[in-house]
Amino acid sequence: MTETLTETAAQPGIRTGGLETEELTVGYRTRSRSSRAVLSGLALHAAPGELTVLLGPNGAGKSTLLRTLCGLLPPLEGRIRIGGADLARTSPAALARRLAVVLTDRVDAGLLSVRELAGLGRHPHTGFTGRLTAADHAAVEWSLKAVGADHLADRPAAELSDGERQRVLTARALAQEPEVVLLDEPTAFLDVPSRVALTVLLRDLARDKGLTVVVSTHDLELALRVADAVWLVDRTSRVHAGAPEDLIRGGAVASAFDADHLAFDPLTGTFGLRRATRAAVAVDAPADVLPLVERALAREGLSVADTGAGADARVSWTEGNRFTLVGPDARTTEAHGFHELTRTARTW
Ligand SMILES: Nc1ncnc2c1ncn2[C@@H]1O[C@H](COP(=O)(O)OP(=O)(O)OP(=O)(O)O)[C@@H](O)[C@H]1O
Repeated sequence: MTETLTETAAQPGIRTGGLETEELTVGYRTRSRSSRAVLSGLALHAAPGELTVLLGPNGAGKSTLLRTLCGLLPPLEGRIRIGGADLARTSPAALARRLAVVLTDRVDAGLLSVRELAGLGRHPHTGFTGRLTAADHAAVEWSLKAVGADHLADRPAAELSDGERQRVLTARALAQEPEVVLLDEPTAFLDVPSRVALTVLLRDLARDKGLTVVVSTHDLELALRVADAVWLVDRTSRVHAGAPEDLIRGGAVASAFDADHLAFDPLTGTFGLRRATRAAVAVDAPADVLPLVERALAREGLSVADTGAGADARVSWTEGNRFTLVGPDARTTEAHGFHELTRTARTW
C-alpha cells in the first residue's frame, strides 16, 4: 500500500518534486548511543498541488515524523528530499526558502504585533537589512487574510487566544511562500467552522499555488473528506499511503482507530458509537427526521427495525416533534420532544 517515489512520479497529472522519503527511519537516539526507532522504512511522497494528511493514534509517531521531515530531528536512517534536494545537504537559509513549518510548541511572541509575527515569515526572502519591501508587506497581508486573521493584525501577538495564535502561525508559514508546508495539528484549538475553513484553505492553496502541504491531525472525518492523500500510521507502526478511499476500502482506517466503543463505517466514512442493541423499534417518521430518531434510540440501546415485522415497540412522529410510543408491554404513551422520547424508551 505504501507509495514509492517512482510509482507516484509516473502517475499522470502528478508533478515530481514535493517531499519524498527514501528508506527513512525516524526516532530518538538515547544517551547510551543506541536508538529507538518510532517508524521505519518509509518510502513516502507528498506531491505538489496536493494536501497530504498524516493520521494515527496518540503516540503513533506523527510529530516525530514531521520534526524529522523539517530537519529538527536527524533521521536514524534514510533520506529526505525537498523539491528534489537532499535535506541533509541543504543549507538552513536555502531550506527556509523552500520549507515552512508550524509545530505545536508554544511560541514566545514577545512584544510583537500579529502583523510583525506573521512578517517573520518573510525573513528568508529579505536581504541583509531584514527590511520588508512592498511585496513582502503584500505577502503578509495576503496570508493574514487567507487564514481569517486580518482583523487581528494590530493586536499584540502575546494576547491571542490559542485558536487565534494557531491561525497567525499558519499565516506566518504562508507568508514565507515556501514550496512545502508542514503543519502539526494546525486545527487543534479551532472551533468546528474554523477547522473546516483552514483545512479547505490548505487544500485550495495546494491546488492553486502548487504547494506541497502535509498536515497532521486528529480530525479524522474531515481529513478523509478533504485530503488528496493520507499517510496513516496504524497500531503496528506501519504507514499506509493512498487516497482516503484507498485506505477506507483497504480497512486501514478501521484497524487503526476502531475501539471498544467506536466503529468506523466505511460506507459513510464516519465513526459511530458501538452499542449492543437490546430491542428493535418500528419508526414511522419522515426521511429528514428518521436519522435523528435512530440516533436518539441508539443511545438507549434500541435499533430501528427495517420493517414493522419483528419490532418490539413502535414510535410515530408528528409535526412539532410529538411522538406516540407503543412500548413492548403494548402501552401507549405520548412524548413531546426528543428528551421525553429517550426518557420513555429508556424504561422499555
Ligand atoms: N524526545 C523524545 N525522546 C524519546 N521518545 C520520544 C520523544 N518524543 C516522543 N517520543 C516517543 O515517540 C513516540 C511517538 O511520539 P509522537 O509525539 O511522535 O506521537 P504522535 O503521533 O505525534 O502523538 P500525539 O497524537 O499524541 O501527538 C511516543 O512513544 C513518544 O513517547
